[in-house]
Amino acid sequence: MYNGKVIICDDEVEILRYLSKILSAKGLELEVFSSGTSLMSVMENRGMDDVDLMLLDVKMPDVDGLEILQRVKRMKLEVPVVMMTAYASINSAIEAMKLGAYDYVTKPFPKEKIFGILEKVLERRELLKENSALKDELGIPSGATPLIFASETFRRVHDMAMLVAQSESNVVILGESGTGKELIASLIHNNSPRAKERFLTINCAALSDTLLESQLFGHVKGAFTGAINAQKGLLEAANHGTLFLDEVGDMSPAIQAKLLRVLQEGDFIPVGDTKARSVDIRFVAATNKDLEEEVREKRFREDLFFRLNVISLHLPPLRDRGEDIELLARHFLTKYAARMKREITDFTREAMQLLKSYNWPGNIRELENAIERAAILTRGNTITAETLPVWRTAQVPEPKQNGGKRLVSLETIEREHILHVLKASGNNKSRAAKILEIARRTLDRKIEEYGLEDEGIR
Ligand SMILES: Nc1ncnc2c1ncn2[C@@H]1O[C@H](COP(=O)(O)OP(=O)(O)OP(=O)(O)O)[C@@H](O)[C@H]1O
Repeated sequence: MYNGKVIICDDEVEILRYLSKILSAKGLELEVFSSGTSLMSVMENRGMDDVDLMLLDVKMPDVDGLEILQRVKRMKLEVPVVMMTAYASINSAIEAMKLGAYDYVTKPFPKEKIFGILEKVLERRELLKENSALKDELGIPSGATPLIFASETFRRVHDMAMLVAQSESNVVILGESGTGKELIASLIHNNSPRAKERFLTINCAALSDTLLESQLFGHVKGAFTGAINAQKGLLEAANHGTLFLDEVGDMSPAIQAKLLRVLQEGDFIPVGDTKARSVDIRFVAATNKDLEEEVREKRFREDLFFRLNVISLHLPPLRDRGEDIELLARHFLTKYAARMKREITDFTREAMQLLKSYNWPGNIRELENAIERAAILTRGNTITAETLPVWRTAQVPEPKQNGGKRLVSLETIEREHILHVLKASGNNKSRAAKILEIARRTLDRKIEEYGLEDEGIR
């Protein structure tokens, strides 16, 4: 039994009768129209918010199915539209898909075909509802990035973050790149007593020392060459709010010392100034380094570590939260399909299997990029395995044959070559980057992108 409402519009009474019978037997609420004109007028007057699926005949004497579909799209109605066509008008079905139809069926069709579509549609409706319920639960205004998860592992971190949010303590968030550290930091801020104040972020690894210093502390006019005007720093701008220090493990000793003063004394001196300014800031810092190891190796100040690390949260990598993969993949699909105004609503079983079995070294960011790319490459309304970038690293790629020669993609060759050079240089990444004539950062990115950590490259 299903729970939902379906609109059927067809000028053939036989079809109306057949569909009414099989769908009402499944407990669905139905609204039946025998002409396009009557459906159009209801649509314009009442909207379609309460409807879960529209089944439209392509060919009708007055207003045909394609015109109705176009109107649905122009009115930006969310309802999925499935076209029913006779075999002879298969071209119109293709046209309908281009116009954004959810799917099409060729008459005569078995009832299982319609039930299959219905299941997907209703599942999608549940997912959308679930997402918006999550948003409400987390107090995230729609538009902000919702936090999606189903796993117990992540729920524990989430609950801890919500608890920590209430306190004034500084927090360190640990976790691999792309695991959602910044998202958790903003969750902490949004649920803290400082929620009405600003949440500012700075990436300590992306800036040179001088730039990081002036961005954080600000500078007075003439403090250094090029400082034509005085500039407020982030510390001043984030006063009373939260400052998120991303990649804090990459901060130089000089800046670490200056930051320590802010944490200890509650004040700072802008570059080139003499007068200290007091601030009240909650710090949330993140790193994908092992900060304790950095302290042991004397690369990170112990006193600063203790000041920042009052509470630490560890975000698990995506490969340890298998239950979240499907939910996240569907969430990103909904996001990118909507952004591209495409009706891509599902994954083939093989594609979903592939997503679940890959180990996601780049975590959620990598998954999000993979889904965005697949949505661009997909022609129909279902994501297939071939459109997923992880396809190439999977165990099962079918090499294309051409006259007996094995043809592989350029990416496969690049991956193999990088691996070869890395191994040949004894896993020395700087040397490998020189041999490959690429920047060290580029090499790191490619190692991550191609999942070479799995091949013993660290
Ligand atoms: N649970 C989640 N639900 C939905 N989106 C998520 C979730 N976790 C992460 N994301 C998305 O994944 C991307 C990476 O997340 P984020 O930037 O927070 O990771 P990070 O750990 O701070 O990465 P880095 O260490 O590289 O800075 C973002 O686009 C974020 O919106």
